[in-house]
Amino acid sequence: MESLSASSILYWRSSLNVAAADHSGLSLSSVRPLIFKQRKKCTGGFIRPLSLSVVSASVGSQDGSNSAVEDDKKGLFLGPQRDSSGSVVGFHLMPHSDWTICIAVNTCHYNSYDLVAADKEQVSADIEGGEKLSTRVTYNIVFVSSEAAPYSKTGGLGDVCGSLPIALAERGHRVMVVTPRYQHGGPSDKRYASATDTECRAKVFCSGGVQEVAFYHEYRSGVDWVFVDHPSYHRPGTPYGDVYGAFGDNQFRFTLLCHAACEAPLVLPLGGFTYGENCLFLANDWHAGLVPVLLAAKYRPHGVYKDARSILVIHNLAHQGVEPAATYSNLGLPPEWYGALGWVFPTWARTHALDTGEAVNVLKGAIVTSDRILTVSEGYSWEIRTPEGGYGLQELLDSRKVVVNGITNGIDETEWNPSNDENIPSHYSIEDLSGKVQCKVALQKELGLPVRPDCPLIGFIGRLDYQKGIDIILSATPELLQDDIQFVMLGSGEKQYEEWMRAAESSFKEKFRGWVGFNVPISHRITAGCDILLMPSRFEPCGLNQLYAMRYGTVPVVHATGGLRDTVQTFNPYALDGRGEGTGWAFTPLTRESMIAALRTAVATYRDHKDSWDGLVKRGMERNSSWDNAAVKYEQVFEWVFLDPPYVG
Ligand SMILES: Nc1ncnc2c1ncn2[C@@H]1O[C@H](COP(=O)(O)OP(=O)(O)O[C@H]2O[C@H](CO)[C@@H](O)[C@H](O)[C@H]2O)[C@@H](O)[C@H]1O
Repeated sequence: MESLSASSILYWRSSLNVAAADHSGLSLSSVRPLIFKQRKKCTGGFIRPLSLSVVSASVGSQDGSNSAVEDDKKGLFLGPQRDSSGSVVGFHLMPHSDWTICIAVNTCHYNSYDLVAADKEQVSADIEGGEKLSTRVTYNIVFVSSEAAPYSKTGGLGDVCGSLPIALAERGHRVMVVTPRYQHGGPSDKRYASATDTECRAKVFCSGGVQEVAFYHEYRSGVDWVFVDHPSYHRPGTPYGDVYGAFGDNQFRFTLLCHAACEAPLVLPLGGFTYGENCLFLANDWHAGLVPVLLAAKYRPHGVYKDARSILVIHNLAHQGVEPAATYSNLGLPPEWYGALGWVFPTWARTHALDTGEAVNVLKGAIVTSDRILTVSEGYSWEIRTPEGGYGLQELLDSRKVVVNGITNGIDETEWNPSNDENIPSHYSIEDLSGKVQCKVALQKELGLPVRPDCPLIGFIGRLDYQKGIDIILSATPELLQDDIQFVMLGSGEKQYEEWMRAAESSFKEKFRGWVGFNVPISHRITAGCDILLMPSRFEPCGLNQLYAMRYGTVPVVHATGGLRDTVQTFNPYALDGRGEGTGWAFTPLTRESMIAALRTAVATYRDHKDSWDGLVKRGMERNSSWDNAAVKYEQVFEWVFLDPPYVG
């Protein structure tokens, strides 16, 4: 048995940054020594921790109470899960109010050290009148993403990669986001104006030759925003395509991104220091999916990044980066790694008799080689392991289920705040909702709809495609518009749906408006001005618009799937002694009939039960969707990922 004091553990901070935030005036050295049971000695007797955390040590309020509300605010922390003999058999989330201090330490050979529980009384005796001790490891985190708002955004991926890094940086981590420097030849190019050329270049070997990429950099909101520059990112359109469809060289463009992202921590002296090898990569969706493969296949065999870890974050499993098998040689990977990405389409999905169905699937490679996998809601982490939600990858994902977790996205509460949103004409808050009616009137005027503050106004914002259930909206609209309602849609995507929106607008002049295009200020005004937000998504990994809607007092009516089911609670007027509970309606199954029924129930509640409606609005506005909540959960997963050895193939 070996005793270690917290202060001696702090001394071993070889590879990670240890943050000792002391909110209570309690110094770490005043914590009683924490006792560890050593399972197995590290060869050479040298112990090098890969991760360390004092996860939770707090005392209750001064009167000794610890309400559930307080727990909710403080979030959950990682704690040891013990069997009947007291041995640690795993880890689980526990409320902050648990007073136990837990420390998890890895050694160079990944043997774990069990914690002998710290005595609650001893700990509380050490805390003199303070509130809580919060000490944790901070990490060098490298986000890799094809989008990051406000620089680039075509959907929710941009929102998340624009705001989660800031939330993590605020919690003390060193965070870099690596994303392309798109130059579309329009006003959006100005978004990169503050990023300067680092004059650092990297040579990338792929597609049969050497490509040189440049790195631009901006330090903003505590985050290093790193923009990979290459001529293939300079063209009109969106990050992925133009009016003629998806770019034919997207595999090449995002291969470059991944290679560059792996070089960035090694070569960029940001703020004078590189991030170095011991980082944690967060690879978002297939565009960043080669990052974990490169770590395993290109770097670790040469002793580089051997202590780094990678987490694949799945925002949308429907897009996997699948290309013909012959393109494998373009990826800059050793030939023997083909199996990690190799993919064979089922017979029914092949296009002609000679089609062998062989392909490379970048997302599959990421699922195989990443150290952990995260989805953007808990519900979706289960759905991706079913035939309906797995898009062919369900069995592979199921085989890795022990490393799969779901964390529901947060939202940027600075950008989406009805009390100071500069995109909306009147501001309002839960205390004074009068501005919301003014937003509705202004929206009706702006869209040329009859100005009728009493008429239920339903909104939809999103990509016009199969995922978002546009076909259901299309089939239901004629019947829906027989009622006394107004309906506004904002979106772009499939041409057939854009044309249908234009046609519906001329058929239902007094009731329907369809705004074709991608326009962020209008999306804020629709969110604020509508009474109801409709989201009949066929599948929805998380969904952000319902979260924005609730914050703006707009009641969501959603299909009960993925993150929508996790975040929208169906209204129950009888709950809580008639005070009611719920924040909207989550309907199922996804049919025209059940969607119309849910909307009609919502409209009837709006018209005839004002008190119930006000309750729905206020509960939605009170809901905590901050990134802080989610960031705490991300930190748990960061700790877990360093408990296991990295993928080595
Ligand atoms: N025409 C338009 N004009 C202006 N703004 C528009 C717009 N169309 C969409 N947007 C905006 O784009 C974002 C869309 O986010 P979502 O989460 O709803 O979906 P998306 O499918 O892109 O994201 C994927 O990733 C996110 C993030 O993880 C998951 O929440 C989601 O379920 C998953 O499908 C929102 O900010 C929305 O306001």
